[in-house]
Amino acid sequence: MPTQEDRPITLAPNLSQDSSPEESHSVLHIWGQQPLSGHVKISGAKNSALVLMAGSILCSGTCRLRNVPSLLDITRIGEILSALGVKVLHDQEAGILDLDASDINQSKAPYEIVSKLRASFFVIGPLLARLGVAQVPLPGGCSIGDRPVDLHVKGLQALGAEVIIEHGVVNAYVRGNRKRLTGARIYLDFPSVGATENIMMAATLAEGETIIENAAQEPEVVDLANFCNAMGAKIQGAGTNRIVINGVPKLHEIDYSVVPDRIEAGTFLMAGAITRSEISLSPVVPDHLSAAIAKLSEIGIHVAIDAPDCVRVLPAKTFRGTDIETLPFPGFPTDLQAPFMSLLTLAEGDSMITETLFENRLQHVAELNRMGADIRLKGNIAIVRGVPQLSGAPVQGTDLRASAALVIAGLAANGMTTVKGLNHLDRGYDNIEAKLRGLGAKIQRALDTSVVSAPMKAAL
Ligand SMILES: CC(=O)N[C@H]1[C@@H](OP(=O)(O)OP(=O)(O)OC[C@H]2O[C@@H](n3ccc(=O)[nH]c3=O)[C@H](O)[C@@H]2O)O[C@H](CO)[C@@H](O)[C@@H]1O
Ligand SMILES: C=C(OP(=O)(O)O)C(=O)O
Repeated sequence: MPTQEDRPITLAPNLSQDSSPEESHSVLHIWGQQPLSGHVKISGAKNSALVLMAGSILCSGTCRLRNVPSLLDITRIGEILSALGVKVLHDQEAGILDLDASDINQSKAPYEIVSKLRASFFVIGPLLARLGVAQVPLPGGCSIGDRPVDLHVKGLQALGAEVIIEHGVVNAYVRGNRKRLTGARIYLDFPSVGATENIMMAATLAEGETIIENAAQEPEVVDLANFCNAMGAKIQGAGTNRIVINGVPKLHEIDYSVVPDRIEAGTFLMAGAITRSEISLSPVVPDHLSAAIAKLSEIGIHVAIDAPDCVRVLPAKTFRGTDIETLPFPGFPTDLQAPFMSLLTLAEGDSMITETLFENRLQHVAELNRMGADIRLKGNIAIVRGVPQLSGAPVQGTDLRASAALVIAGLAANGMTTVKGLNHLDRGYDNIEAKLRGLGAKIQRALDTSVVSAPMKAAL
């Protein structure tokens, strides 16, 4: 009888990149319980690269971005920028994007793309600042909660924009002939990452001083401020809860490298920990991983900082359960909640995970239970009772980090796990299977035979 490893699998190219984003034609097969070892290169941060791309609208010349990850979301924001009149040149292999917004001539972002990702709404602030007018449909993205844009809108209104939301489109324009926003003091009811970024970008070209109180302190906000300042903006205090922006009339060209992805790095730390392996990661900014490293250390998994840009997770035979609560930075990131939960399913003892940011971000629980985990849900709290082993199963990734969590669980499970829903995974992880394979994982992308049509199979 053939073993699971011997079973024939139809290999698939990375189809999610060019197929319908609503459904992926491929799945990942993972044969678990393989020890990992070696080094993995961490890509540029998705959530930084996306907002920097939107920020390029502020510049009257060309922005060169380096260390840009190769992701579906990057392609989509590129398409939105092109539709607005930005010249987009992308060398995916080199991770270099040239964005020339000198002749930007459209203020209307296309619904078909905006509806697919949250980050698309980041264009509204820069468009308003640059053109004095913007029409951006309400954004899409991971179905992890309601995700309103009220804080973005209130901030733009405070800067002098008229905003009308009609037929699912946010229409904004600056009153008066000069079409220039005016600095203001803005208090955010919640330190929203996106609202802080949108308001900060809009304020860079506004007249006078803007102060954002209770601002988000995430590293991606700091990266955006550094990027804008390098183009001649005057932003102070990014990384604290009070950001002060003094508007300037114009921003100039720039060559800028995107900060490393702390969420990708955290995901690989979990991959090392769950397989009881030693792996090192670089480049990273260890300070951006403080909460994850602290929680790993609390459960008995040591992470060594080998160099200012390199960390290494050390193998631990056993680890304990713990409690985590997701919080804005520097608290434990919601984007690592799902991968950390996978790890805790195999801990000795119980854990309590409280998701405070997004009301629908525990959809991986049912799928992890399918793999033999023992997790009970009470509202936004997951009670995880550690089990000795997970067993491979077919599972469905419902959002980006949920999909990553299932990959992590599959690496440790007994037998084969098949993860569906790669349209989510491919939005945010740059070639995850090649990176894991490089560490020794047995993982293969294959055709999802339940989705692919006969003519398509023939064409492949
Ligand atoms: C593209 C990007 O950078 N995505 C990240 C960004 O999303 P995003 O910028 O959407 O996240 P926010 O920080 O804005 O959201 C945090 C909370 O604020 C609420 N809220 C937000 C805006 C608003 O106008 N009104 C409102 O009520 C949201 O519903 C949520 O409950 O930060 C999240 C929190 O770290 C991460 O999980 C996402 O990966
Ligand atoms: C939720 C995420 O992305 P987005 O905000 O683009 O949906 C994420 O990166 O985990």
